[in-house]
Parts: sequence; structure tokens; C-alpha cells
Amino acid sequence: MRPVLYIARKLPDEALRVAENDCEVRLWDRESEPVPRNVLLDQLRDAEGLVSVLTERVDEELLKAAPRLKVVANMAVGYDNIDVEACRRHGVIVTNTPDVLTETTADLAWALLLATARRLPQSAELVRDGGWTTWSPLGLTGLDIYGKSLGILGMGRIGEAVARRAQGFGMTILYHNRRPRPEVEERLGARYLSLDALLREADILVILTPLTAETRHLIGRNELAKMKSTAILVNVSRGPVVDEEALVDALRQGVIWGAGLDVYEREPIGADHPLLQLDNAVCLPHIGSATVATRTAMARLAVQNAVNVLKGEKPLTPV
Ligand SMILES: NC(=O)C1=CN([C@@H]2O[C@H](COP(=O)(O)OP(=O)(O)OC[C@H]3O[C@@H](n4cnc5c(N)ncnc54)[C@H](O)[C@@H]3O)[C@@H](O)[C@H]2O)C=CC1
Ligand SMILES: O=CC(=O)O
Repeated sequence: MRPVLYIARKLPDEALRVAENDCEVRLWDRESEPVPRNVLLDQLRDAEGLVSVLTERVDEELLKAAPRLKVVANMAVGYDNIDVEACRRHGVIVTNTPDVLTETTADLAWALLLATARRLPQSAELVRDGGWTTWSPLGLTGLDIYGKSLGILGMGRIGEAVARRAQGFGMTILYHNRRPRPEVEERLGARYLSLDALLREADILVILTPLTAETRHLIGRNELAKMKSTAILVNVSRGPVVDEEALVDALRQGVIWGAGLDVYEREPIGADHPLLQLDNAVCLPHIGSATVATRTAMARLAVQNAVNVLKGEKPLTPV
């Protein structure tokens, strides 16, 4: 009998085909709607594999409901939705999807950075609303990027890819990481700083740490107060790395100049969210890796990881 693999979201066919010979695939067949928790737990009663996306909380409750589970293959590089320690206790292997999304996410970080600095959403909206009546000397003026300093908080795969792009913009590259990375310093001429110094020196701060107990609210009121009043904060990592209430206050009070956000403390945010009332915040709906090619590659890798474990082989990208 083939092992049951439950896939918690409709994925591209070519990803599903990766499992069709080796597994009995069961699927939550909707693309834009998460599987309800009760359905998920029920489906996992006899499943040996789970392909999850970041809306699924994999915790003690889920693991207890899934006694045959051998592998949780997350279709994301971040795995803060998974209690990895609980999985270890239950003998469940956890995998993620690093590398395949690095360049795509770095592109998005730059798109967000530029959109915020040059006020692209407001500019496009003005034209669409018929409000463009004349060329005006100081209308919709933003901030320069070329020649400024870029601060990367979390110099990992994506952080480095974002920094590499900054070379084309003649930027000074500063970073803070758990540990200095001399090889990146050599490759990109980046300079390691304490978090405190990074906050004070960076014109643009791009956050690219994972969400962990250590990084939750790593950027709060005190940290924002250390930043330049002309600084831009870009968060492409996970919402809770930034204290959102403190960020809203900082943007309202001009403590920093602007923010570009792809992620939030609680997702999705609704139209009444305080960030959306601000003119100096550009908000995207968690689309860092959202290109057809990259999402397809992530889906394929996630399914392949699950299949490998269920066949008794090594997963390609274990956590
Ligand atoms: N917005 C989106 O759609 C996407 C978001 N992400 C997020 O980006 C994160 C980073 O992805 P990768 O670069 O592939 O991961 P990575 O593991 O290669 O890089 C993370 C870096 O953060 C550093 N770090 C960890 N804790 C830190 C701390 N307390 N202080 C300073 N640095 C710390 C690590 O040392 C590492 O260098 C993911 O964990 C995920 O949450 C990733 C892809 C898409
Ligand atoms: O947020 C997306 C991820 O891959 O992590």
C-alpha cells in the first residue's frame, strides 16, 4: 500500500506529479483558502506525510492527531509555523524550501524598497484617479537610493542577494547578523556592525532574519528611535520581528521616513489596519517569492522532500 501524503493546498500539477507514483495523494483542492483546522486534523489521521504552507500551524495538537506522520514538508523557507522541537519528539522530519526562492525574494525586497522611497503606489494611484493635473516641482518627491547606505539585518541567503543588488546602486553595504560573515565582507565589501550601530547608520534597513524566539520584536520602539528620521525600514522576513504598534507610531510621528512591508504580525491584514491609513507605508500581501517559476519550484521541492522521506531516502532540504 502506498503511503498517504496530504497536501494542504492546491499546488501546480507538475508538483503533484512528483508524488503520484510513490504516494496516495490527498489534496485540499483550493488555492486561495486554507484548509480548515478540523479537516486538516481529520485528514492526517492516517497520513504519513504532510505538505504544509505557512498558514498551517504544525504543533503538538496536530502531531497527536497524526500518529503515522513521518514528514512535514513546508512549502516555504521560513518554518516558524512549525514546532520543530515537537516534531523531533514525535520522530517527524521537517523540511523547507531554501535557495529556490532566494533571488525572487531579493527582487521583491528591492521592488518594495524602491516603491517606498519613490512613492510609486501613491504616484500610480494619482494617475489612475485622474488627479495628475500638472508637473509640480515638489510633487510626490521621495528619497534617493543611489549612493546611500543599505543595512541588512540577517545576512543569510536572501540578505546577501539583496546586498549584491545594492552594488549596482553604488551603496555602502552594512549588516548585522548573529555572526560576522567575512566571506560576504570580502565578496561585497560589506561592513559588520552591532545592531545598535546598524540602526543608527543605515539609510535603508532591510530585515531578513527568520522569526525565532530571539528575533520576535527585535525591532521595537527603542530600536526605531535610534534610526535616522530619513530612514526607510523594509521588512520581508516575518511580521513579528517588528513591533507593529511601535512601527505605526514611528511612521505617524516621523521617527522614521517610511516603511515597505510584505509581512505583518497577523496575516492577512484587513482594509482597516492602521498601517493602511498611513501615507508613508507601502504594504504588500506577503508576495516575496510570488513568481510562477519560483512558486512552482518551491512546490516541487516540498513534494520531493516528502516523497524522499516516505521512500526511506534523505530529504533534499531538511531543516
Ligand atoms: N516575504 C516572503 O515572502 C519571504 C520571507 N522569507 C523570510 O526570510 C527569512 C530569511 O530567509 P533566508 O535568507 O533564506 O534564511 P537564512 O537562514 O539564509 O538567513 C537568515 C539570517 O538571519 C540571521 N539571524 C538569525 N537570527 C538572527 C538574530 N537574532 N540577529 C541577527 N541575525 C540573525 C542568520 O544568522 C542568517 O544569516 C526566512 O526565514 C523567512 O522568514 C523568505 C522568503 C520569502
Ligand atoms: O514567506 C515565505 C517563505 O518562504 O518563508
